[in-house]
Amino acid sequence: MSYEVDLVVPVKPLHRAKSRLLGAADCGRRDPGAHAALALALAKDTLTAAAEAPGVRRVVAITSDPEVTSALRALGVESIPDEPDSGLNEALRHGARVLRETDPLARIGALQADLPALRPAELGAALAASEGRRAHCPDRQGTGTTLLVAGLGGELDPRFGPDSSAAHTATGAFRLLGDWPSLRCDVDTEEDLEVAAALGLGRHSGERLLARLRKPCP
Ligand SMILES: Nc1nc2c(ncn2[C@@H]2O[C@H](COP(=O)(O)OP(=O)(O)OP(=O)(O)O)[C@@H](O)[C@H]2O)c(=O)[nH]1
Ligand SMILES: C=C(OP(=O)(O)O)C(=O)O
Repeated sequence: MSYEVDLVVPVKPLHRAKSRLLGAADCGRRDPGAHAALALALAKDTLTAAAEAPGVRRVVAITSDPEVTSALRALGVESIPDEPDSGLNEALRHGARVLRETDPLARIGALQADLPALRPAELGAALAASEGRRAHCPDRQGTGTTLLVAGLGGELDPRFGPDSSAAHTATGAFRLLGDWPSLRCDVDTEEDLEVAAALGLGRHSGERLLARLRKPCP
């Protein structure tokens, strides 16, 4: 059995995603196209960085949005339809089941799709620090979760949602707390976006937000 991880990454349909960031890409105009493009850019940066991380064998988005599926395919990233369509944890359980059908011994992890500053080396270091055990990485506030990884031979058993770090700890997933700011910086609000921009956004989010970042909103 290998320590390497197959990652499932949930991506909501773009028109429903990142509601707390509505208007962030266009100075409050809240254009749906600009918003969807920003949500997609965040996911593209996350998935491309994850695919390059040491210790990651496979990366699969779980999404029912055809625009996301085709944009990711163009980047060489595979997707699985979110067939349950019953929320985040069901989507992750479904993805984990599908990956385990391909390889019953696969070690499964779940990564949030909104980590646009993610550095592959930081994700790789966190996975290495898990040493094959069930573990999770809290977000920078310490309450949410950006990465959950099953122990060797174990189930993913995802408990994402409010206070998910405590919920994951309660299932035996110990807290991974290294110096990995890009892995801990999930982006839900404009303030998160500024923190991510200071760390260095990936290419897709950076391009999408360049004009905004150069010229702050009046
Ligand atoms: N496939 C799938 N992904 C989901 C679902 N719900 C949430 N996600 C994803 O899970 C992560 C966390 O989701 P949330 O915090 O609930 O939503 P969000 O889109 O990030 O932001 P808000 O709309 O501001 O709450 C994001 O990567 C979402 O795209 C779902 O039902 N299906
Ligand atoms: C769902 C979660 O994250 P967020 O709402 O911050 O995206 C979580 O941290 O479990």
